[in-house]
Amino acid sequence: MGDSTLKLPGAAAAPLKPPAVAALSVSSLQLPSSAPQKLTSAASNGNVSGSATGNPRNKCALKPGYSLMSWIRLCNSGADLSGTAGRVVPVSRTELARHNQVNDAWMAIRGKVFNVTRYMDYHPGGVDELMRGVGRDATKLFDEVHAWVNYPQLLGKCYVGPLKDTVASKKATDAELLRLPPPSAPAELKPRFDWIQQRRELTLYFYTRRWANPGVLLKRKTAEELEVRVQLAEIWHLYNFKLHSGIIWPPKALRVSPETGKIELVLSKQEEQPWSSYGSHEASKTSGAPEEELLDFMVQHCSHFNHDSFELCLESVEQELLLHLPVGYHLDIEVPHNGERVQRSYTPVPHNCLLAEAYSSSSSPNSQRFLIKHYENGIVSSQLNQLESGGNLQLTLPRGNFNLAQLEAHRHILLLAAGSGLTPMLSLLRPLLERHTNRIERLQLLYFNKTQADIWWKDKLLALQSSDERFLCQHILSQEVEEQPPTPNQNTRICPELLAPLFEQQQPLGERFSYVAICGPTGFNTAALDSLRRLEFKLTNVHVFQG
Ligand code: HEM
Repeated sequence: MGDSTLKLPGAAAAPLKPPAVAALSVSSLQLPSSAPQKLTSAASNGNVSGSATGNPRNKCALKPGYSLMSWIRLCNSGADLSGTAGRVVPVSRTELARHNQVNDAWMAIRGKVFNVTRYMDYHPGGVDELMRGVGRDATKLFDEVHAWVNYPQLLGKCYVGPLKDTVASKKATDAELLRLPPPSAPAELKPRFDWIQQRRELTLYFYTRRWANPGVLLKRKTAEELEVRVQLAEIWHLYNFKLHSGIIWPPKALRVSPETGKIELVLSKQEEQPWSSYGSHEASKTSGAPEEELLDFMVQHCSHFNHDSFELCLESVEQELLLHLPVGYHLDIEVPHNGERVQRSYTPVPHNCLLAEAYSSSSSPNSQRFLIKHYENGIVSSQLNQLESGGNLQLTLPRGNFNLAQLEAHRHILLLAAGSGLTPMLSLLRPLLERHTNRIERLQLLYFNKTQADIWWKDKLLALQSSDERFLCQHILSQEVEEQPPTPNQNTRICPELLAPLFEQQQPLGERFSYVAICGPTGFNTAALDSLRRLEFKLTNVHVFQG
């Protein structure tokens, strides 16, 4: 079913697309007709409440004919917006820096370079603001202003190519490195390494920081050589170990605690005897995700999940590789299309049942499991849907900008998900509910779908709700109402009226939701943000997941 739609209040149908859509795969860009008003006309008609930052001065009146709808039309017109005639061209930083003029403007965001020349006059923040980011890596600036904006979709047709990466030790200058660290991982945060041993085991520890939300990639190169990479936001810390003697693969355990930031890797020795030391290691650091690096995965199985979605399980081709994603991060799956490579972002779903086992012991980190909605005309999903066991695919390293540490201060958290936008939320449930400090009091998921048949993980969500009274899942269906017929004013789509009771002023301050995470198609995300803005919710306490 490729035309599943989610309607917004007073809006035309918007396609229910996977939450994290990478730029290259946008075949036709559609947004609800209400969106242009929210995005473009707030300043010009004197209604300043639609500001992304809540600061009305930032928003610009756009010239007539430069609305969001006009931009979408231009995107779908076949015009060569990237200026590369559809080719994907890797871009060096030097090359990027050359395109820093208003009539020749390129910008890199999360390792992808976009030609924003034609977007200039359509940018709701104005030309001057957009110019602040051109000719360089603008990831940090972009996130500071509006991390929730779905740039991969808006700029899909402007994609020039990946930003050629630079290894810190060899190519990147200090100035380049300084520009890159994202807000969530200060450059100075370097994991502290330690180790202990028993007769049979060697345990390696990497201490990051509370809520640093590390990711880990492990590769055994030979019996004694082990590569450990610790991901902290966009910084990768590399450790090449030459161990004292051989170890057995796979490791006995890989435990990653998002709360303490501690990584514990338990390795079994090939020979049971004390070692004089663990061996030796060399450490280095790369700044920014190694965009070019792809991991080879093989299809374990691809099976029917519900009427329009399927489950895809992938295992690493390299048998001696383990990958643990930071919470709330995704992987981009790459497939060939018309002689080019097309990527789309998907968040793997947890392997083990919710709360069934300790979060830290990942059951099978060398395989990744995805739930994917199938769009008949979707370039990526229709290819993935046809995969058979043994088929090969390439995945990027984990990507994302979710700042888990930001949630530490909040005990009442609201999750707003639509359709396949559930997947990043699933990755949050356990780390939040199992949090020891500032224990969560209320975690509520509003899950928007068209019909009952579209709901993913209904039973598991119900089971979690029964096992933990702090968690509540509410299904909101736009085309059928569960159990009882709709009352005349019942809202089945995201809007301020629907959310208002959750933020009732009468509730004591300490019991109101103080943090909101959102994930769904662009129209849903925009409407959710707009509703929160109208309810005067602090937008710095909102995260919108996107690719
Ligand atoms: C990195 C340089 C950029 C800067 C400094 C910047 C700045 C701004 C500012 C100041 C606003 C007005 C915020 C407000 O509502 O108060 C804005 C809005 C917006 N910008 Fe940008 N921008 C940048 C890049 C981009 C890019 C690359 C896109 C492309 C997708 C984009 C899309 C938008 C959209 C859609 C809005 C309206 C958001 C909303 O109302 O929620 N911006 N920008």
